[in-house]
Amino acid sequence: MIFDVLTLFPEMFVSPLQESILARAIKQGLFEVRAHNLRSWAEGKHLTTDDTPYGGGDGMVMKPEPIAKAITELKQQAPTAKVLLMTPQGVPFRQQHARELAHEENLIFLCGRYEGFDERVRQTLVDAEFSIGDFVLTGGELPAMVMIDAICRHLPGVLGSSSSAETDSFVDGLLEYPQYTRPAVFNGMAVPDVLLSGDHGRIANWRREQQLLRTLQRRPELLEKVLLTEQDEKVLDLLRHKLKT
Ligand SMILES: CC(C)(C)c1cccc(C(=O)NCC2(NC(=O)c3cccc4nocc34)CCCC2)c1
Repeated sequence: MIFDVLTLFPEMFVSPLQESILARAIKQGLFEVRAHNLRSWAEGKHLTTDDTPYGGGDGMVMKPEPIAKAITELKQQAPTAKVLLMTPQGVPFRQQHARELAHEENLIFLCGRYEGFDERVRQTLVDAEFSIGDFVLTGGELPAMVMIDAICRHLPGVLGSSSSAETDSFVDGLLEYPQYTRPAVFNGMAVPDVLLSGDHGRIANWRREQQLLRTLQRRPELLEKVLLTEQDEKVLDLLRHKLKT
């Protein structure tokens, strides 16, 4: 997989990829991230990439030409590449998108700055638009890095042989159960006995129940999207009843 990123700040894609499993996966050649400065395709004496908005208003808009030139050049090398626009107006990015996008050979991320893109960029050059959340940011670079992180976990070999993105404890769509490690008592707070019992069946049930409880309490809307067993439904009914009392 090759991730190409078109940005005014290519440096932002250096250090996050020099750490941990992402760095190792890159070293192993499992994927590659190539950040390109949009200014390389800009024209004129000042290599302008932005300009004032037609119709007036504050701020600047990213010019369409440098973006179009950059995408055209990158797609000459990779005609099947998908162009993803990072924008607050995009589809909310979800785990399912990460799974699906990991099957692509080449993704081209377009990161916005200023007030965003000239509308003609999204009309002709873009395959999909994604947003990572409803908050105001200074640029689309961190969203692109977030998506790269989420997508590359699904690439073969990135997570190492031990675990895989599909069997992630996080990926059953429920929130995680509480985690504990040594010491057994910390600041007077003990680890739940069940976890010290060695009874793996009981531990698995307790963990599933904690996931259901935590999801019910904090993100009940996630429960609609999760495949629940009969046992899960029974536990949930009990928990709903308990939470009411
Ligand atoms: C209603 C709300 C969502 C709060 C809103 C309304 C209007 C503008 C903005 C805003 O943040 N504009 C600034 C820019 N933002 C993003 O690029 C961006 C932001 C958030 C998630 C993202 N996922 O991908 C790219 C993302 C756009 C151009 C420079 C950065 C946000």
